[in-house]
Amino acid sequence: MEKKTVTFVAKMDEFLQSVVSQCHELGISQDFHIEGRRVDQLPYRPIAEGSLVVLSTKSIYEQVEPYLPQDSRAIVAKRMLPYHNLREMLEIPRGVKVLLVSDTAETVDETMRLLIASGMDFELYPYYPGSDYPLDIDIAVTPGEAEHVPPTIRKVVDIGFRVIDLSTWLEIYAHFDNGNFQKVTARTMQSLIYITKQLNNEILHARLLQMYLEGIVNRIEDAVIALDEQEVIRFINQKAIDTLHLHGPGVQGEKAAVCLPEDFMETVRDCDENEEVLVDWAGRTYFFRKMHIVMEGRYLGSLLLFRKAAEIEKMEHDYRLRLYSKGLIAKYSFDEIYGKSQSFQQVIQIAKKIARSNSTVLLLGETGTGKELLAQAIHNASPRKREPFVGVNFAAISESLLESELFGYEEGAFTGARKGGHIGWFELAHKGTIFLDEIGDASGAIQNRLLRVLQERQIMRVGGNKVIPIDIRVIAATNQDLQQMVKEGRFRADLYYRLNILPIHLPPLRKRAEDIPWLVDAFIRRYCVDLRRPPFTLSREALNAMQAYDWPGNIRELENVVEYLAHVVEEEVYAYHLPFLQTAAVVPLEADGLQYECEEVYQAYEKRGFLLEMTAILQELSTAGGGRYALQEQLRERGIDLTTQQLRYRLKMLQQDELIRVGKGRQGSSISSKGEAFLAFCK
Ligand SMILES: Nc1ncnc2c1ncn2[C@@H]1O[C@H](COP(=O)(O)OP(=O)(O)OP(=O)(O)O)[C@@H](O)[C@H]1O
Repeated sequence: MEKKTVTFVAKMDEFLQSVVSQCHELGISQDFHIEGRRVDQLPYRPIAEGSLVVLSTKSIYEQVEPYLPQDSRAIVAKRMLPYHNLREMLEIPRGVKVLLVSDTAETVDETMRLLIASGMDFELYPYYPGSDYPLDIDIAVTPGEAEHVPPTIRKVVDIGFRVIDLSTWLEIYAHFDNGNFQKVTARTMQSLIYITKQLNNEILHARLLQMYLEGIVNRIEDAVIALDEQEVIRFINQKAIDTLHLHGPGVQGEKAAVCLPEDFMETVRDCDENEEVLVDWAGRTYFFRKMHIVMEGRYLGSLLLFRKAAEIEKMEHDYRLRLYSKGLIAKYSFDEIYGKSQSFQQVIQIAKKIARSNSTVLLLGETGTGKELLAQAIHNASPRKREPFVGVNFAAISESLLESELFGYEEGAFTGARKGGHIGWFELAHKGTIFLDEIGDASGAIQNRLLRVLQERQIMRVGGNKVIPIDIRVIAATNQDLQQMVKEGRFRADLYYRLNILPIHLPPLRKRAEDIPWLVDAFIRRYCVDLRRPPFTLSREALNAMQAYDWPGNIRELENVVEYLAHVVEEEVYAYHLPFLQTAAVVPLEADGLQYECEEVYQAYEKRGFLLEMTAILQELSTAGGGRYALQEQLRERGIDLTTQQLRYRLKMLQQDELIRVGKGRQGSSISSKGEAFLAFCK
């Protein structure tokens, strides 16, 4: 049986080519003889008699009508999107302005309706040659009409020619009342359903993905804004809207410069990629970070992350509190290490530089020179400052416990091992710093294990067989001469070299006596605040004695002395107050400045015949104190009759000799510690 003819007529070859391939794809060319004609070919390539004519669009009907054979019928094809470039189309961000380009107003209109019907929710603007369009559009979508895309457009998504849809095929079959109708319909349907399902899945998938992403980004604590390369806001989360007091998500799709605060935009432009800066906007401080979004080497825009500094500080505070409760915190920073001498300042400068590196540090110095303090400051100035600081003192823990404490143990590793095992100090220090104090006291067995940890940066728990990698910075300290110990075979040479990468020598206090006044002052302030008492000062003799002393316990000893003085001294410290002079008698009594001074004052008063009166005044003040008139009265009772003028003169002398303090106004006078010492001397 001769096949029925279907003639497709269009303006462009491309439509005819796409129809032919669709006919093959759907098996339609097996049932019909398919012909194609361009409108301009009709005068010399006539349409076959009895053929069904299918027009690509209604607008060509008038041009085609004169060439229609008598018995032929013409129908207009209904079209659908081919979705060849579906992926590319889905990659266009939601809410972006898109120019829809085709050859005529009619095809633009049809394609537009098809796009909207399939759920593509771009902001579509129609364009066909000769029409106007907004100039701020960068992306165009076209159904196979790329040649009409205006030159200002940067990106073109060609979705291909619209194909003929199911209802048109049905109409064709119905026209010829073809017996294969059922079969072909089923085949066509199958193919169309497949395409539609694919499309739905893609759209659904993209939507879900977008929803997930929005959900996640809205839940994160940072404010997030994504800008494209034109600084158009592509995404903004709720936190950013709240932080910048914006009106709502409506700013999405808007130019950032128009709707974001000016000072914010200045930061965006000034900030380098991946740089974290502290900025002030509207009287508040924020942490701000900018990252570039680059995909397959192409710059797509930038991601802005920011947050109130106060929030971060609170978070850090909470975190540190948690670490603190576990005792894994370094309290001290460089600001709390006192010392102005050149030798000490050099140490601090080196330590500050070393803090930034990740290398092992060895702190060497006598006891009490501040090795632990410095280790903590180094940790707190290092990139690991937010991670744990774990201190291990090799002299303070028994050998039997040390191994399991350092490396942890597995359940059942030994009798008494805790159920579930136990995490060791090395594991606790992961990501942070471990401070190995008094390393010179580590036994040979422990030295062996330490060496392995330092070499391999991994540990194995006692009784375990699993290797646990650890990322730690090691700071070791000792007051022993490790080099000598190596020579004597008491310390492993290879461990010594592993530790002695960045050695820091802390000078003993006696070698930086010029720091003493300064340290004393700092400690006085600290303890007076702690004890809620007024500050006190040091007499010249007391300070001299302190600087002459050799401080075997170094700063720890000095700190202890000041703490003691803060408890026992009122206003001024005299040499005889100093505990190390009293107990060790390091400075002979004759050389004691106070003793000598008392002697001098005693002789001067005696020479002038004041001695009796002066000691009486001091005795009265040591028991009662008080105003001048009361004092005059008390002295009179003792048989010492002084005029007001005489008493005033004597009080002035006593004050000059630092034996009494004269209060302001009616407060009266009181005996000083030196005055007490003088009384004791007289006795
Ligand atoms: N430069 C300093 N400024 C302020 N305080 C200091 C300084 N050096 C040490 N200290 C104080 O002295 C005491 C001892 O310091 P630290 O424990 O760090 O010394 P150490 O060298 O580790 O001693 P040891 O070898 O006995 O363990 C601490 O209370 C510390 O606060």
